[in-house]
Order: sequence, then structure tokens, then C-alpha cells
Amino acid sequence: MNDRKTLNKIINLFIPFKRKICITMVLLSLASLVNLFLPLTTRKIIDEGFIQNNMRTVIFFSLISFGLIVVGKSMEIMCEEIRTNIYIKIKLSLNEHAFHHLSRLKIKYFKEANTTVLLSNIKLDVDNITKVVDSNFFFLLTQILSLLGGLVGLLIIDWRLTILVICFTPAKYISAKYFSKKRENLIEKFIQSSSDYASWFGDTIGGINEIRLFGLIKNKKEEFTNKQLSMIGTEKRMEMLNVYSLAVESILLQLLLVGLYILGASMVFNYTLTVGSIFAFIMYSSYVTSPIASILNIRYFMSNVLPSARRYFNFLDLEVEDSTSKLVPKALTQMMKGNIEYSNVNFSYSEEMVLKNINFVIHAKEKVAIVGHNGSGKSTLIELLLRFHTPSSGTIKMDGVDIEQYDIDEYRQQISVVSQHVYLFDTTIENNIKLYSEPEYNEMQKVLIDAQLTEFALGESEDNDVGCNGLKMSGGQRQKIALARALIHEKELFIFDEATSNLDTESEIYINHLLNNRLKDKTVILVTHQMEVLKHVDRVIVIRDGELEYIGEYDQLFTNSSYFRDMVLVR
Ligand SMILES: Nc1ncnc2c1ncn2[C@@H]1O[C@H](COP(=O)(O)OP(=O)(O)OP(=O)(O)O)[C@@H](O)[C@H]1O
Repeated sequence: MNDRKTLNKIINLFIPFKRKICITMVLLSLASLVNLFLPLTTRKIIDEGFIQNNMRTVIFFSLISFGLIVVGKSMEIMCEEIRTNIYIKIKLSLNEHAFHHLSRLKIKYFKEANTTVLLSNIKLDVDNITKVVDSNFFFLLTQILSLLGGLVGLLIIDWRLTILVICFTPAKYISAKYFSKKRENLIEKFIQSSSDYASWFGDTIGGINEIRLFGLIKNKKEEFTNKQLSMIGTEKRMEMLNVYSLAVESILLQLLLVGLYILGASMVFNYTLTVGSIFAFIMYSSYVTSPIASILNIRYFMSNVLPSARRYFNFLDLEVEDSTSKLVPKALTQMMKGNIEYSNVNFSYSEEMVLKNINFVIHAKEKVAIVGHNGSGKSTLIELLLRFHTPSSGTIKMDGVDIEQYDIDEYRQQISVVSQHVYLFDTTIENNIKLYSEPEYNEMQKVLIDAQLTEFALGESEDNDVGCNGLKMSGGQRQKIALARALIHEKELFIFDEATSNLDTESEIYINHLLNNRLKDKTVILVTHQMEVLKHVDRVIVIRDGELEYIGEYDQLFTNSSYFRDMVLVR
């Protein structure tokens, strides 16, 4: 995304607040107008008060100054109130968009970036983009008013001094251009190094057990220090660049003041200017120089914002799951029976085909097992059915309709999945089973019996919390909770993807009981190698190197396919 497009997107963030921004501008213009009179009152206090020993003038104009400041500051406070509200809303909206987008992002992106890097990138980018609602930047437009007012004030006092003040502009322009280029490069570097660090950190913490078991703590500490040094080093260079930039700006301003004092003094000595006018002039020149500096610093300032904004908006452009196809009415989707048909399905993640010309049919209420060696493509076959990926070619039909034609959320609502890598939320067992639904008490008890979870207490208590991703539970217990979750959200199609891998033999055999009873009228697909389960399903599909090797009943397969026999017998 180029800078122009990114800038447009940033400007669009302000569109919902047009009215409020207009009110702020009016208020700030009034405040600037009020401020314009301050130097004039100062001139009066000095020239007509102090110099002419007139106490009444001093008191009168001091009170006027005080009143002007109170009015000006009240307006500024009102503007700040509006600005901070806009800031909060823009920040919330950016975060909401990012989260909403994440919840719809194609599953492949989650395999490329861990959660730490996603969180860190979004936070950094949103923080940087919302700098455009910082007071310095947000009130920039009104600074132009202050600049114009200041120029008028300067010209009223003396045109020669005014030219001297304007001479400040080219010098400031050159320094601003130089520093903003440097800053942009550093920010790009910082964003990259903090993203690398977040990715490394997520990966390292994810593998903390392996790090301890394989004695990798020393190696990881070294990597940590190197990554931190790269990030902190860039931060330090950015800090120093700020210091240099501010120092150059102060030196330029000081130079200007030197010029003003020398020229002003010669005018005072020649009686062409009063002392009060010089004070007023210096006040007016700050009305001019600081807006000039702010305007010329825009590029420097935007060098903070643009790289993050570019990354953030590019992230929002990443491909999401298609939730637009709604050709099949919701009511019809809800009546899904579970007749599945794969026709000439091919699929590849990158170059190599992972699934090749897959053709088979599963009838409603059938119990079908899928077997195959590691990496043969079983999970991919299931993920295609769940629409986590789209076939490279060929179609998958559900009840005679291409699955792409169903509304994706409604479609998935009709399928219960129990997978080997079930994710448990950090809450109670009960909440993990119910997942925001409100089943009847009796139904819940039945499910607990069917999932063999009766030994666990239900209800809201810290003791019942499963921990982060269910890590307070054993592997088998996690799978039982996943089973209970699938059973309570009873659908027509059940998928068990290696769902019994952690269950003991007794619990495993119990799955057969479920297939023959509770799930008797459901379509069930099981990815499993458990012989006890395979023997009891209607048919078995054998996948070999991404191709359909065989489909048939267990006994037939066992007799006719040595490949199948070898595979199940070695387990
Ligand atoms: N996100 C991915 N990107 C690239 N290749 C992938 C991805 N996921 C899986 N693969 C590859 O696709 C092939 C099939 O993987 P899949 O997970 O479907 O196999 P599987 O039969 O379920 O294996 P297992 O029994 O080990 O779980 C493998 O060669 C794997 O390396």
C-alpha cells in the first residue's frame, strides 16, 4: 500500500467525527483570537503602565489579560474533551476492526504467525496510528490560524522584524526534512525488530518445556539478549534523533531571538519602537514560529505513523473466509442431513498437491472411518469439509449442494467436531462444555455420563477451572470435555479427528457404544487407527500419499488390502 492510499485511509478515520471536529475548530479559532489580544495588553501594561507609572492601567490591563487567559483556557479544555473522546473512539474502532478481521482471517495465516506477534503488531500499530489524534497533531489546523493572527500582529508592530521571523522558515524546513527521513528509516527498523522479537517470544514461551528438558535456557537467553539489543538499540537511536531534532529547533529559534533583540534594540534606541512593542513582538513571533515548526514537522511526525498504518491496513486487506455466499436459505441449512460427496477434489498448500483426485460419498447416518499414515492428508480432508480451506479444484457437496454455497457460519453450526488438538478456554469445565448455550439440567447430566465426566464438579468455582488451554486437565480429560461439548451441541454431522488418541482402552471402547446409541442416527466421520473402533464402523476410507487408496467395509479391507492390514496391525 503506498503512502497516498495509507494517508487516505487515515483521513477516513475522522469522517464520522466531522461535526465534532468543526466545533473544535471553531472553539480553537476563538481561543486563538482571544490569545491574539494578550501581547497587546502586555504592551499596554509596559508602555502605559510601568513606564508612565500608571497603576490603574497596570491593574486594568492585568485583569483583562487574566480574563482573556481564563476564556482561552476554558475553550481549550472543551476542545480537549472532544479530542480525547474522538481519540478513544478511533482507538476502539481500530482495535475492533483488527479483532473482527482476525476472527474472519483465513486459517492459514494463524499457522504463519503466533498469537504474541499478532497481539504485539496490532497494539504497536494502533498506538502509532492514534498519534494522529494527539493534541499536537490534531490541533494543527488551528495553529495555522494562530500563525495568520501572529503574522498580522507582527506586521502591525513592525514589517522589518516580521521579515526576520519569516526567514526562520527555510532553515526549519531543511532540518525537518533531514530528520524525518532518518526517523522513517528507524521506525521501519523498530517495527520489524519488535515484530521479530514478539514472534520469537511467543515461540519460545510455547516451547518452554522443551527448552528446560533439552537444556536450551542458555541458548535462548543469548537469543533474547540479541533480539532485545536490536530493539533497544533502535529505540535509543530514535530517542537521540528526537533530542538532536529538538536541539536544532531550539538553536534556530535562539538565533532568531538574537536577531530580534539586536534589530529591536537598535529600533528602541532610535525611538522607532517602544519597549512594550518589543515584548509584544516577541510574544507574537512565538505565535508564528511554533506553528511554522509544527507544520514543517508534519513529515517528521508522520514518519511515526505511516509505517504502522501501512502494516495495519495491509493486515486488514488479508484474505478472510468467505461469508458472503448465502445462496442456500438458513432454514434449509439447518435441516442438513450429512450426505457428503467429494468429487475430483485436489488440494495444495503451496506447490505440492496434498490431496489428489479424491472421490467418495458418505451417506447420511453412516459411520465412516478415515485411516492413513502420518502426513497422508486425513486432517486436510476434514479441514476442507469444515471450509478452513477451499479445494484447488473439484467440489465437496453436502446434501447435493456445493458447500461453498452455504453461509459459512450456518454451515459450521451443523457440524460437531471433536479433535485431537481441542482448545479449552480458560474457564470452568461447565462453561467449556456449554460454550454460551443454556442446556437443560437433565441434558447436561446425560452428556456428562456419555462423556464419562461424572467425577468432575460443575459450577462456577476456581477449582473447576481447566486452566490456560485446559492445561490443568490430563490429555484424556481434555478429550472427554471436547466430546461432551460436541454432544451437548448435538448436530447431524459429527467429526472425530483422532479424538480418542488420549483415551484409555475402556473409554475408547465406549465410543462404540456412543456410535450405536446416542449417535445412531447421525452421520459420523472418525479419523482413527483404533482397531476396536474401525471394526464397528460401516466403512473405512484409506488415504495413501494424498490419494484415495481404498474404500470399503473393515472385513473386506482387512482381507484384501495388505497396506491396510499392515497399518492397523502395527498399532
Ligand atoms: N499449513 C500447511 N502448510 C503447508 N503444508 C501443510 C500444512 N498443513 C499440512 N501440510 C502438509 O500437508 C500434508 C498432509 O497433512 P495432514 O495434516 O492432512 O496429514 P494427516 O494425514 O492428518 O497427518 P497426521 O496423521 O500426522 O495427523 C503433510 O505433508 C503436511 O506436511
